[in-house]
Amino acid sequence: MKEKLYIIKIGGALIDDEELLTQFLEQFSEIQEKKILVHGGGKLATTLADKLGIEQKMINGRRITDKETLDIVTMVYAGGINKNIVEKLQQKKCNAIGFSGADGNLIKAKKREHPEIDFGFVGDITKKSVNRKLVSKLIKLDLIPVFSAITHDRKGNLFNTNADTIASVMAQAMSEKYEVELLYCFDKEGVLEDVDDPESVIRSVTEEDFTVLKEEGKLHKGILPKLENALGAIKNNVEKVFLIKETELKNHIENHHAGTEICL
Ligand SMILES: Nc1ncnc2c1ncn2[C@@H]1O[C@H](COP(=O)(O)OP(=O)(O)O)[C@@H](O)[C@H]1O
Ligand SMILES: CC(=O)N[C@@H](CCC(=O)OP(=O)(O)O)C(=O)O
Repeated sequence: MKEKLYIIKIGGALIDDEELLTQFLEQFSEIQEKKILVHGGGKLATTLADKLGIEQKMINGRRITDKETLDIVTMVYAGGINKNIVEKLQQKKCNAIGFSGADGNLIKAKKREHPEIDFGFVGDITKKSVNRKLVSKLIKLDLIPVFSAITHDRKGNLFNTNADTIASVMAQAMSEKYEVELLYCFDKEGVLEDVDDPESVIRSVTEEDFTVLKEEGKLHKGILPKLENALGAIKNNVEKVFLIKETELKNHIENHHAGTEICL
């Protein structure tokens, strides 16, 4: 039987809230099984870019990343946010170790090619991009890898890669050896029928449901790439995938159901 591995992704809103982040990391540190944390931080990068007067543009949930923006996101994701999370976990006696995809050649990417749009330094990844041998070794040593949204091509380029995609692809790659449960933790209770009504959680979402919800105009902005990545994971042998509220992590781990389950 395969050993259980949690791959947990956190994003912008949580990272911006020091108290909420500390509470979340306390719940994360209590998980007894093997675990990996993947974080974004898009909101903080946008705030810093605004302060520096560097205009930001998102297309299909991806940030157009020119050289100046790449410098910002590298500092923000692989620098400040990553080290802050690692230190908070160390405080909880959780032996976290922070990485970008360039460290140990852990995640290799290819520049995103698009016929009309130049995304700049945006990297696309597949499950072959993940150095799963090294990731396995790290978790066997009882280290807790913490991944930022920075990848590389081993040809001198760093890339900005959507953190939801990194979590999905990491989960797919690690599913060959582990029974992976992928958890997208965010600021809503799950996928909501009505985004303004926290009681309207949809308990399970399939690809068909996704298409219908999209057509009905019930999904906007960040939830779209999140669901695409979540569906990509469940279709590629990841055992379980959920979208849950950040504050529900402990409840989910103990009771095995909070938020929305992504189903085949
Ligand atoms: N139907 C929906 N259910 C839940 N969230 C939704 C829905 N439609 C739009 N959203 C938005 O998607 C957001 C989550 O995406 P995003 O902000 O990118 O998260 P993160 O930064 O954590 O990756 C929610 O905060 C919410 O505003
Ligand atoms: C290419 C691309 O768009 N990368 C994302 C990476 C950060 C991210 O995914 O942050 P959240 O999870 O907080 O949204 C960005 O720069 O916004």
